[in-house]
Amino acid sequence: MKFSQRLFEKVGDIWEKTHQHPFVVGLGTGELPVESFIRYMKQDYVYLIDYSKMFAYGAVKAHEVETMAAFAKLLDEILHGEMDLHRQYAERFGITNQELEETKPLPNNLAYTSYMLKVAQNGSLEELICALLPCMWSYWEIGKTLAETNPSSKEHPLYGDWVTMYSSDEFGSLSLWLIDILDRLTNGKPERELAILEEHFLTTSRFEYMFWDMAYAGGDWPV
Ligand SMILES: Cc1ncc(C[n+]2csc(CCO)c2C)c(N)n1
Repeated sequence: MKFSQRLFEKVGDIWEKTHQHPFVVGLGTGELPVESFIRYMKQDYVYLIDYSKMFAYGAVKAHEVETMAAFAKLLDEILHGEMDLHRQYAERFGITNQELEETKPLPNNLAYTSYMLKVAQNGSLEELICALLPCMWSYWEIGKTLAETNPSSKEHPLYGDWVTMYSSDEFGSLSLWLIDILDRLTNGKPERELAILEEHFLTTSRFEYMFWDMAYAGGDWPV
């Protein structure tokens, strides 16, 4: 079995619960409260600033020039492509770029990015990929499912652009590219090392779920 298949099976229940999360369901039906979406956009913007650095670390840790170049390209695409979606949404809500950038991360957000960056700084390329992959792969699964189960969700006046971006084939091919690298790097690795990689994938899959919870309901510091 390919290692990516093992990972997919490991987090099956978590990703299934993600598809049923009221935030995700609300994106599809269009019934998501706007205040939750605004909180999501602002939190996600600062998340993406840290997340994009994972690709800078990826370029440092890559073993081949081609992989370095792909990581560098992705870093640029997140900063100028994906974050543009957020800036455009923010403009519609009258939120300035400065306000977006100054968003204070809520505890779950901070814990999630801190964990990923710790793995990127201290771990191998395989560990880095396992920590960042649920972000990419789970969004592709969500985008595809939303576009299939609610075909009109792409036309929704507010959430349509979000569904269109994340259900695109481009996002699918990004996930497939990383999955392929991971499967090659893990081929023949001892179980002891695979277990560590699996743990990173499980942890960030859980953080992804918690991010939806936080976006939906808030979740500020208790004191
Ligand atoms: C919390 C959170 N998790 C995943 C994504 C999705 N995402 C972030 S970067 C990237 C790949 C390259 O652009 C994808 C799919 C997000 N926006 N926010």
